[in-house]
Amino acid sequence: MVITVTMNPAMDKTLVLDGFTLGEVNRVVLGRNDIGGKGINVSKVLKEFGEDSLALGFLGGILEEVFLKELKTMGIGQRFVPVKGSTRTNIKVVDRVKGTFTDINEPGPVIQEEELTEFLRLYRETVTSGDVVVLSGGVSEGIPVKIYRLLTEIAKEKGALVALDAEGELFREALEAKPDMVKPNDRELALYLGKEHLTEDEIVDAAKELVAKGISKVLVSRGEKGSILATAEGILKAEGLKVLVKSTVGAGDSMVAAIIYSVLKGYGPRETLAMAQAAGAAAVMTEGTKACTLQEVESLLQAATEKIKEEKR
Ligand SMILES: Nc1ncnc2c1ncn2[C@@H]1O[C@H](COP(=O)(O)OP(=O)(O)OP(=O)(O)O)[C@@H](O)[C@H]1O
Ligand SMILES: O=P(O)(O)OC[C@@]1(O)O[C@H](CO)[C@@H](O)[C@@H]1O
Repeated sequence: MVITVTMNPAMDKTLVLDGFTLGEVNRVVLGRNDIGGKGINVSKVLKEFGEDSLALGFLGGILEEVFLKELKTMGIGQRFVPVKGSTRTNIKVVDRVKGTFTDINEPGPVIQEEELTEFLRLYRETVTSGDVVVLSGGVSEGIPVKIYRLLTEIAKEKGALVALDAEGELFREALEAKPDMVKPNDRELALYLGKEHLTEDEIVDAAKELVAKGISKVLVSRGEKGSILATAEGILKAEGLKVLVKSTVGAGDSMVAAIIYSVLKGYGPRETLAMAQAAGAAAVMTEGTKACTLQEVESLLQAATEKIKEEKR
């Protein structure tokens, strides 16, 4: 079973405008609401790919019921811990004239000690040998920065695989427990290395180092520039696909879903990277935080495959 963890889910409210001006009254041309948060997005994309998953995390307030209803409609299993605080709403502003994508993310509910204890009990009870656990996204107040490290350790003790998509101290700490797969973007990897920006060669070197540490798949996403996959078999670089971008939200999550799908299908590195790259491109072509479909991804696979090169350095 695939288990996705979303510690801080969000209702993503996408507002599309033709020109957004600060300090003025702005009129929305198109709007949509999608249940989100990185782990939930991975579950949504996996469902589109025909793969079931179980979503775990925290939900509270008036949005709790909305999330549970939506997950049920989508056919995604869930075991969320109810919390006293309220699940957040994140605003995503798309300016079609300037071509900008702006995220305004709320902090989310403060998690009480007993709520975290209940989550850990549920997590320990749920994860079993052979599972693939996805730990993805930020956490709200009340959750220790070592949380993904602990969840990785528990999953590995039980014989499950772990995929991690987190940033800052959450990422740094979790690396100590050696997750099986990680998907930082180039900015997150730079932050980890204490740098402002990384050249392509520096990304390759850093990814190789993580593989040498025992992380079997390191996928570094680079937005429109594409991505780089490091495994024990070497380095593959994928150039980005030129597509019409409607929303960049959830592009990274679609890549994570593609990695998990590739693990389930037993794909090698080249097929995995093509799938991830096609999924990222399909995601940005999709409105708001709506999940891309397998058909949309497959229609981009050939082009994605042609843009993959092996690093010979
Ligand atoms: N402007 C773009 N044009 C084409 N493809 C894109 C663009 N932006 C992102 N992608 C695709 O999506 C993938 C993931 O993008 P990115 O590196 O921005 O992930 P991320 O920062 O983790 O995203 P998020 O956190 O918003 O989910 C890229 O590797 C690429 O395949
Ligand atoms: O605050 P976090 O957890 O870092 O990011 C949350 C978020 O921006 O990530 C998803 C897209 O990847 C959205 O659904 C959600 O709003």
